[in-house]
Amino acid sequence: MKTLKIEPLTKEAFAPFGDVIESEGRDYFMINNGSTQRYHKLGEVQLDEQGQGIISIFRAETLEYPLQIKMLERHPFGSQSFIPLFGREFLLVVAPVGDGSMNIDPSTVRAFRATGRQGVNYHRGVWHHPIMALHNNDEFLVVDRSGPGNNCDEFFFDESVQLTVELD
Ligand SMILES: NC(=O)N[C@@H](O)C(=O)O
Ligand code: NI
Repeated sequence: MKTLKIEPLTKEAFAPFGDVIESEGRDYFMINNGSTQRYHKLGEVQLDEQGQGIISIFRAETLEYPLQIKMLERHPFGSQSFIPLFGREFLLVVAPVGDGSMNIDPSTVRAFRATGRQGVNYHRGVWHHPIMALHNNDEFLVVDRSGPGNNCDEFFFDESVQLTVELD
């Protein structure tokens, strides 16, 4: 059994998986007659030709920890962003796109903890665990892709692969 180390979420550490949506430490320019700071293009909505960008809210229950990571999913046709609406921390478990096949090397799986002032934008095809709220009925603004085709592949690890996330 391998317990995943939960890393702090930073732009640099998360770069192989997508973008961190935050204002802390980021550049901005002034708009609206100097009344507003615009933290511009913190992430990009990635879509295929037939995709439409949509905005949703996910209200998520907490999961039981320690949690065994049995599966990860990916969205081949578009990115997917999660922005916490109540300013609460949440967890992420991810793996890189890899060679595009339906396979994940367990040694590449990483866990991160997002502060309540950070959101994430998973890039197209990045493997990730479904939303991992740490507070019951937490809500997230979600920007992702709607359109034809199956935009959600699920990969289940072999039972012998025991990846676990536990809260400290
Ligand atoms: N299935 C769905 O819309 N949600 C997942 O993609 C997720 O990442 O939570
Ligand atoms: Ni997803």
